[in-house]
Amino acid sequence: MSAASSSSSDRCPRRREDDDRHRWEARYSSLRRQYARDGGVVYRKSALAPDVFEAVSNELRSSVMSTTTAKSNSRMTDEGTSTSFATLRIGARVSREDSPTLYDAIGREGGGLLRLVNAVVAGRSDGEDGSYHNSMVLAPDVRVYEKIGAGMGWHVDDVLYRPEAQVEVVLTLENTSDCSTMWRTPRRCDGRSSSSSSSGDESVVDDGPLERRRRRPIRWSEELREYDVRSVETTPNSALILRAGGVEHKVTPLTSGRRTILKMAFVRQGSALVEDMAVHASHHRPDDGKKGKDAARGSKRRRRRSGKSAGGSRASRD
Ligand SMILES: O=C(O)CCC(=O)C(=O)O
Ligand SMILES: [Fe+2]
Repeated sequence: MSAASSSSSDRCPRRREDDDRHRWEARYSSLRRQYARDGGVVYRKSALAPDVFEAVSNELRSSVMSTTTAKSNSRMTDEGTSTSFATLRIGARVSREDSPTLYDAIGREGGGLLRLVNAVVAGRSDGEDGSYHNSMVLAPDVRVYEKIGAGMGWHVDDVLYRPEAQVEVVLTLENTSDCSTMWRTPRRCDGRSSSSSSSGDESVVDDGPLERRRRRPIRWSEELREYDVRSVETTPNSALILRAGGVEHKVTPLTSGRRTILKMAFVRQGSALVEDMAVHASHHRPDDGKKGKDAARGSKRRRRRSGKSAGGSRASRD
């Protein structure tokens, strides 16, 4: 019987493709389970193939981040501290010309970020119906935490698309900082953790007890009673995948070093832009140059008016 099945697979390229896809999806099944269990968040080391990551980093270094310090780079602009949950962070849009390899990785079916998102979130990697796609991908931005105090308070990313919220991806480019990215989920009433830190997957975050890792005196006791709090100092080429509108997360204020990330988002097939989010989303259209700046100004005005999101939870498309 095995001889018969292997010979039909050998003869049928379509079947080999299916086998390959199933193997690939199986590799990500534990991340997929973790994403579902933790309410739409997962952290993955080695998101891109090393050569792809290297190429993206080099392209960005010679374009968007072309000066030695982000501070003196004219393309990097401050994210308004009064209107954003990011504090003292600077950023710039990445166009296709800046990094063709990145745009390829966003869209490529064979091993890129789109495939990772589809395997983890949609449970399949082939771009078929019901998966995430790149035709509406929100443009990647470079964001730099470099100034002392740069960070983000607890927030939930804005939902821009419905019925399925977009999936945000934070790809770390470099990190010599002492920033920790944290996320928290409310503890269940029985006091048991809603998520386990020992699933056996090497990419699962478990950086040890927060008390031990803490560098500054912050009172955690209450927070740890009410929430499962996870924390990680993100490594280069890691991806934090987050469903917008889902889990609260933050970045602790920088006291040394520098952390540079790429932020982008993927939209599920069949989902549409939430009407009053149009201005906000247009800020993130790929390759939009001047349009992006105008839209960003509109976005700031909108956020100044709206303040906190419904339900009291801070929302952000930062
Ligand atoms: O820098 C990070 O790790 C998270 C960034 C973030 O949450 C955001 O930009 O909304
Ligand atoms: Fe966020």
